[in-house]
Amino acid sequence: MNNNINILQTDILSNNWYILKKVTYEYRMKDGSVQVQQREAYDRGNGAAILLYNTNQQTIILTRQFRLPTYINGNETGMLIEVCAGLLDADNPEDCIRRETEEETGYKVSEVKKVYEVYMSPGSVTEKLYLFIAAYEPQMKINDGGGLEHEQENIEVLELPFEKAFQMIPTGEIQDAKTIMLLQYLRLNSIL
Ligand SMILES: Nc1nc2c(ncn2[C@@H]2O[C@H](COP(=O)(O)OP(=O)(O)O[C@H]3O[C@H](CO)[C@@H](O)[C@H](O)[C@@H]3O)[C@@H](O)[C@H]2O)c(=O)[nH]1
Ligand SMILES: [Mg+2]
Repeated sequence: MNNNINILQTDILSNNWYILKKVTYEYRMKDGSVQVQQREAYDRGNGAAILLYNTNQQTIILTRQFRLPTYINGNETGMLIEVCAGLLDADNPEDCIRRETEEETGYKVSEVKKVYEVYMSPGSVTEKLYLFIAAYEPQMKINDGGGLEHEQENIEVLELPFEKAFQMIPTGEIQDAKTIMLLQYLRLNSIL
């Protein structure tokens, strides 16, 4: 609750796949005066993402898929390397990430650890992302992954040496924020 904010009106500008809102609100300034402001917010719910790692092999699991928003903003192929991720839908973050891990990577992991909760684009997108890590072993692989066919997901699963992936940040081959944060988490905490 913030006593300096008073929501006056919420208009739905688009309600197609997700919801684009225009919110009109009063904002009380430090000097006590009140301004009326309007901001748009894209509400696609919250999400979860996970970096799978194997300490014996010094490897990690990433995904590669076409991401339209990056394609229309300068990413020539539109293909993006990312940690496995998905939208929460009705799930809690942990259930969501276990489900997404199975669907997208094919691994059924046992322990998952939440390491961060982050807003990725706080000026325009409502989404909060829950970031996880989990150890994986080759025998945890129960299917090929790749995502759900009826959702038109064509997700490639990548198993990479951690060092190689870490070097792909400065070269620009990895440009996804949640992926960079989780790779750095493993390094900062001496996990790999
Ligand atoms: N038809 C249609 N499908 C859509 C649209 N927007 C998204 N989808 C589909 O909805 C599905 C959502 O898949 P998830 O795996 O649940 O989500 P995600 O797209 O991977 O999102 C994850 O990564 C995002 C990008 O970093 C995160 O923003 C998000 O929180 C989550 O972690 C995908 O198949 C995607 O193509 C749309 O406008 N139209
Ligand atoms: Mg996904």
